[in-house]
Parts: sequence; C-alpha cells; structure tokens
Amino acid sequence: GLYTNPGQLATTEYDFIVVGAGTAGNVIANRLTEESSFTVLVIEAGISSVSMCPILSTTFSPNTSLTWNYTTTAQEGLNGRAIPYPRGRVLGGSSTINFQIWTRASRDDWDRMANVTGDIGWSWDQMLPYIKKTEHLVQPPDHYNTSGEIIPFLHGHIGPVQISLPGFPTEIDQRVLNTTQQFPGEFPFNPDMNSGYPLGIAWAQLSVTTDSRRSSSATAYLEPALNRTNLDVLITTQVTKLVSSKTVDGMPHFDIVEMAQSSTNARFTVSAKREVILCAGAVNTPQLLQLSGIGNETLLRTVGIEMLVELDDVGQHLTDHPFLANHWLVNSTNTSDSIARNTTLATELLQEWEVTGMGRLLDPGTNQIAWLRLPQDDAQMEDASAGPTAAQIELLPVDGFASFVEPIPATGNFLTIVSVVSSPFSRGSVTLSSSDPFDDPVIDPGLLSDETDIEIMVQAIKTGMRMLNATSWRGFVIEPTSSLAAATTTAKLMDYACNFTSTEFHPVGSARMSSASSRSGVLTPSLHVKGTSGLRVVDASVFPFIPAAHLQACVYAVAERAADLIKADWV
Ligand SMILES: Cc1cc2nc3c(=O)[nH]c(=O)nc-3n(C[C@H](O)[C@H](O)[C@H](O)COP(=O)(O)OP(=O)(O)OC[C@H]3O[C@@H](n4cnc5c(N)ncnc54)[C@H](O)[C@@H]3O)c2cc1C
Repeated sequence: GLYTNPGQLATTEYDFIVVGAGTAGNVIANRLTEESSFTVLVIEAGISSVSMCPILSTTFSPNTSLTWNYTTTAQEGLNGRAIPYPRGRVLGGSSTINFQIWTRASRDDWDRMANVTGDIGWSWDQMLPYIKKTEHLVQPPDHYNTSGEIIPFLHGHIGPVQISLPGFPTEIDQRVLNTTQQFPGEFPFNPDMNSGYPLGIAWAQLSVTTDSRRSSSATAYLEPALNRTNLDVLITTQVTKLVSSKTVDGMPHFDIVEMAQSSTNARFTVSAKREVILCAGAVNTPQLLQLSGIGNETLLRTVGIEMLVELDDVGQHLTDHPFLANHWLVNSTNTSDSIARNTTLATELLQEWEVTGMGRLLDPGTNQIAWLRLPQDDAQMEDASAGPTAAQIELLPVDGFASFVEPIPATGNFLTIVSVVSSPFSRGSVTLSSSDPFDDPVIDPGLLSDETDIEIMVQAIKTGMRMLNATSWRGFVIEPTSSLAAATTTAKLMDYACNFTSTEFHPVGSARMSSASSRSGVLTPSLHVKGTSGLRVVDASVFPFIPAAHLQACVYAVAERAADLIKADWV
C-alpha cells in the first residue's frame, strides 16, 4: 500500500527497507517483491506523481515542489559562480523530472567498471541482458517510419521502461543529418548510439511512451507493483539516519532506519530483518552515510558525529558532466523560442498534447546527439575516457535557445549547440554542513576544476563550430550571439566556458565501488558498504567513474543487476 505517514504502517519490521523511491529504488522494490516471501518497505521524502508531458521537464526544476532545491558551493572552475543543483524529490526521483534522454554508454565504460572492481559481472557483455531487461522499445507517439534511425534488435522489447524515438520533427534534423554526409570523417552517422559503440551522430532515444507520456521508474516499476501485499511505500517522510543495533561478523549491522516528516516532527524507527538498501541518489546517499557515522573521521568530528565505520571515500570523488549552451542567431521563425515567450501559444500546445498526444511539446529539445573523440591533432591531450569506444565530448543541437545560465533574449530565433565534457578529470565532494539531517549538505561538484576539462570544453565548442561549416546550415545560421562572438582567442574561449558552463545534472561516484580487497572506495563489487553488515547502496553514487552518457539507463541497469545480487543472497 501507499502511506503518507509512518503512523499508518501496520508493522515496524520488514525484510528489506529501501531508502528512496527514485530511479534505482523502485527497480529494487519491484524486483524484490516478485519474491512473495519477502516484505519490503520503501521510504521516500518526496510526494506522489505529476503531469507527464515530456517537454515540461524544464518546468520541473530547479526550485519546485518536486525537487531537492540544492545549490552548489561557489565553483572555482565556473569563475566563482554557485549554480542550482536540483535532484528529484518525488516518486520516481530524478527519472520523474529528467529530460528523458536514453543512452547506455559505451562498451569501454562498462568494461572499465568491471576492471576497476575486479567483477566481470559489471562488463558490457554481462550487463547487456540487464540493460535490455529494463527496456521496451515502442513506436514514437507520432508513429512515423523509424527505419534507419534505430536498430530494433539491439533493444529490449518486454521491459518496464518504454523507449522511443523523438515524436516531433524539427527544421534542424535534416541539417544535422546532412552534416554527417558532408563530413563523415569527423561526424559519421551512427545508426544506433546504444549498440555499445556510441561514437558519431545518432538519433536520440527517449524514455517516452508510445502514447506520449514520460516513462519513469514510478510509472514503469513502482505503480505495477503497488498492489502487491508484500510492498509498502511511505511518502513525504525523510530518512534521517541509519542505526546499528548489533555487531555481525565483527562489523556494525545497520538494521534500524530512523525517519521524520519534518525537522520538528517526532522521529520514527523501522527495522530490517535482512538488509537496508540506500537508493537516495548521489547527493543524499553520502549525506545519509555520514549522518550514520560512516565516513572520514575528521570530517565527521567537525560536525559532531561519532565515527562508527572509517571510510574516507564517502562523499568524495563526486563527478559530473559540465554542460555549456552555445547560441547562434538563426534565420527562422519556427524555433521553439516563440513557445518560451508566448504563454498563449504554450497553453494551446499543452491542450493539443492533452487532446491528441501530439505536437511541439513532444520535441525533447534534441532530436540527435553527437558523441565524439577529440580531433587527431589534439591526441596528445590527456584522456580520462574509459577507452576508444567512449566519447570524450558530446554535442546536443537544439532548435531554439536553451540555457540553464542565461534567460532567453527578448527577441530573435536561435540555434543552441550544447557542448559537454563527457569524460572529465574534475572531481568534487558532498559533505555535511551540520549533524542536522534537514540541513542541506555542502555540494561541490568541482565542475571544470581541472584545467584539462576547460581545454576539452574549448575543443568541444570548436567542434560544434566546425559542424556548422556544413553547407546545410548556410542561410539558416546568421551569427553567434555576442558572448560567443567576442571569444575570439582560445584564452577568451576558456574564460567564456567558465562563465557559462553549468551542469548536465549527472552527479555520480560519491559512494563508489572498488575491488573487494581495495582499502579505498566505499562499496564492494556487490554493493555492500565496506566494513558494515546488512547495508548496500544502489544508485548513481556507486559508479567508480562517470559513464560517458546520460545516466538513467545505466542506473536502471545497475539496479536490475543489484536486485539479482540481493535475491541470490536470500532466496
Ligand atoms: C534536471 C535533470 C535532468 C536530467 N536529464 C537526464 C536525461 O535526459 N537523461 C538521463 O539519462 N539522465 C538524466 N538525468 C540524470 C538521471 O535522471 C539521474 O542520474 C538518475 O535518475 C539518478 O537516479 P538515482 O536512483 O541515483 O537517484 P534519484 O532518481 O534522484 O532517486 C533518489 C530518491 O531518493 C529520495 N531521497 C533522497 N534522500 C532521501 C531521504 N533522506 N529519505 C527518503 N528519501 C530520500 C529522493 O527524493 C529521490 O526520490 C537528469 C537529472 C536531472 C536532475
């Protein structure tokens, strides 16, 4: 059942307690309750569902009732700016508010995870069945002929999350595709970026259903399981810490979960007979571990928390993708800019979507994505990617003005080419600001804090400019907007990058896996918190390195394997 208050629960003891009904948490909840002998409680801080119109993602965050409204520390690499850092705080977590791009990363990304952890189970070949297990490839909402835009046999066809191609053609689609014909060396066409070999320009794939709704972990994994009698879901309740009631095999056994509905409300506790599974995401999972006395002794002592388990890497190695929107004025009146400026038009389009499921509101922002290596003449540059099949940079062409940093100009129509450092060197951290679980943690994603990442970002901007040299953009692109136009030297481009970069909202690594014997890292390859009993982490914080991809498909796949690892221990 679904409960809104801990006092409503019929019991205070479950086999498994899942903290966070987010992307990963709902996979765990669904798969564990397939075993009718297991009882599972999921505790979620946020509220229940929302409207599911795909493009409205940009109105879901930051600073809404659906998000943790975090702000980063002043980012040195961003010329001292602090930026909004939203995470989903709702059933489905960030899968309910994200931009729905569906990418699996490369073979090398997964194989690196296997190498670093010493567990072949994380390799591409062994994870592919789990990646497919989440997917159900469906027709795009407008049911056009998608042949040549995706390779259906590479995909899953019976999984819970519906995957489709973009449902609204834009005027730049053909221009992007013509670029691949004119410059196939630098911008080859890739018939499906989710084959394990993502490099090139390919059609975007999205977690959007065939009837033009968002497919989230709430709609795909949680709702279908809600009627199971062995599953309870408690919302609007924040877990405040985990407590160890006993020692097992010489290690503290974290079986008690403490929670509250607000900082002033009473604390409740529930206990897990088998395991507690932390699925609170890359910001809140390290926060909860530290609140529970698991972390670096000095850092814990500064906020007055007694250390129970020494794990210096908790909250460290936070890694994210820096995201920079570059803009050009274009000769068109068909870009999405008129929707952003005209509320009457936006309302009409929303009505069109509600009635027909069609229209411009199905434009995900980007219909194609470029995953690229740096050009040959930059080959001497240091490389943090997982290997030759992994992207170093990503480009996202958008038919309109997109930015998380600048407001849309009052007039004009625009092209945006977002440039992203997909395999960054920079690292940051999540630490406690106090021992109060209701205080925001200190979030420092360290965006562009390593100078090489700034150099790579400049190469990404220049690569986007080379893309626009194709004849298909002639007569359409007029000129770069003023800040980009003024950045006429590499040094100025570096400064421009620091002034306008923000986040792709992809934090990972803050509770990373390492090999079983390694003294660093936070988790064993089977996702147990090292030095503890009864406690695992399953969410974006587990990745030892950031995959060169949008992360949700990778998180779902990790959670599918994690569910099998847990079942194997208890069935
Ligand atoms: C704005 C935005 C856009 C994005 N766009 C894309 C995209 O287009 N494509 C893509 O692949 N990825 C995208 N991502 C990234 C992707 O959505 C995330 O990497 C992924 O969803 C993370 O999953 P998770 O399970 O780690 O955490 P989440 O899905 O965030 O789940 C964590 C859950 O735990 C809950 N929680 C946290 N703390 C507590 C607590 N103390 N007590 C109880 N509950 C708690 C949260 O409320 C949340 O529901 C985007 C992310 C954001 C924020």
